[in-house]
Amino acid sequence: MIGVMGAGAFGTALAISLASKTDVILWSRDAQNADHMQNTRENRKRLPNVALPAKITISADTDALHSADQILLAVPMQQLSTIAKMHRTILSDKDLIACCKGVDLQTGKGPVGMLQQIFPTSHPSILTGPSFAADIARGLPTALTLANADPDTALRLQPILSTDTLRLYISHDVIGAELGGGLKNIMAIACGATIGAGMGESARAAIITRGFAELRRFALAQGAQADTLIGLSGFGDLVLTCTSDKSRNYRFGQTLAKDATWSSDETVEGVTTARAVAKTAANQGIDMPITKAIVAVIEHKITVKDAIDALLARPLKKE
Ligand SMILES: NC(=O)C1=CN([C@@H]2O[C@H](COP(=O)(O)OP(=O)(O)OC[C@H]3O[C@@H](n4cnc5c(N)ncnc54)[C@H](O)[C@@H]3O)[C@@H](O)[C@H]2O)C=CC1
Ligand SMILES: O=C(CO)COP(=O)(O)O
Repeated sequence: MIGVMGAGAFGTALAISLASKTDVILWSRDAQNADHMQNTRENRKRLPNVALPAKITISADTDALHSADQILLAVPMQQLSTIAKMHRTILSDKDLIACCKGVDLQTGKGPVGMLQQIFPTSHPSILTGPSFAADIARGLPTALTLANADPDTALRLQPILSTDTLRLYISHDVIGAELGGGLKNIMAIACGATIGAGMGESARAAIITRGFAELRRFALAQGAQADTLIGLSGFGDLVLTCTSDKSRNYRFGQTLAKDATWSSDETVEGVTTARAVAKTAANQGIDMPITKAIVAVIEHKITVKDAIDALLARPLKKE
């Protein structure tokens, strides 16, 4: 049995895919929501019109997770430490697989770094890469990276977490996988803002490419391997998220360009990740012009138009 904590879009989609081969407990913090999903067999709020297979039990009772050997944590990055500490006892002897993308604002840690701090003797994994929850839930083909520093754990978990439509590649570069998935959301906001401001697709391609250079510079400085960054969890996810209206980060960027209000309660990881990364970059003297511009726009210090003008006015340089 596999447990999934977080009954949002991603947790529900992963539960649906895994239920094609095993029993799944999908845990929601909200008892009313859990009952509603259990009875209607649908996550109407986050994944409407997709039926929840019979092999999924939705529950708000943490004890239901006792018989799970693996627990996937599909909650927003900034909530990961709270939820892990709150459920420390039940999580302590399980395979933990972080499914969130981002950097913690308080500590600057990624999801695995955060779990390692709370569970010092564990070998947590991260599951990340290009995938929209709606695609996974509908059984469309998806390829993701499962990163774990311990080769034996990665090899053991790969077949357990792969399904006929969810193909997992393993990596031992946890930092690279964490940072590729985290930083692509900043660039997706920038691309949404670029398109939203009417700058066109050529400008977006420039942001994707220069955004990748920025992501790479930051990630290598933290110890990531270059190969990981051009894989699914880096380049793959960057391309998907920077070019699709299905991305919440991309749509959030479009909203910024229109000076409109983001009224949805959907998770937009790039906002806090941009702040966290800008803080570390400033401390380490790493040049992150796109990230800095996004933070300034989010904090209403400059407009999207000002940000684009400032990026264009930077001194000419070698690529
Ligand atoms: N939606 C997608 O297509 C994908 C999402 N992800 C990642 O998955 C993570 C979760 O995102 P989504 O599920 O899409 O967001 P969502 O907004 O649909 O759902 C988040 C869920 O976390 C729960 N939650 C929030 N705070 C909590 C807490 N303190 N304790 C327990 N539960 C809590 C919420 O109730 C909600 O069910 C994010 O880091 C996101 O980047 C990754 C790949 C694809
Ligand atoms: O991570 C994702 C795709 O890989 C989902 O992107 P958003 O969080 O921007 O919706």
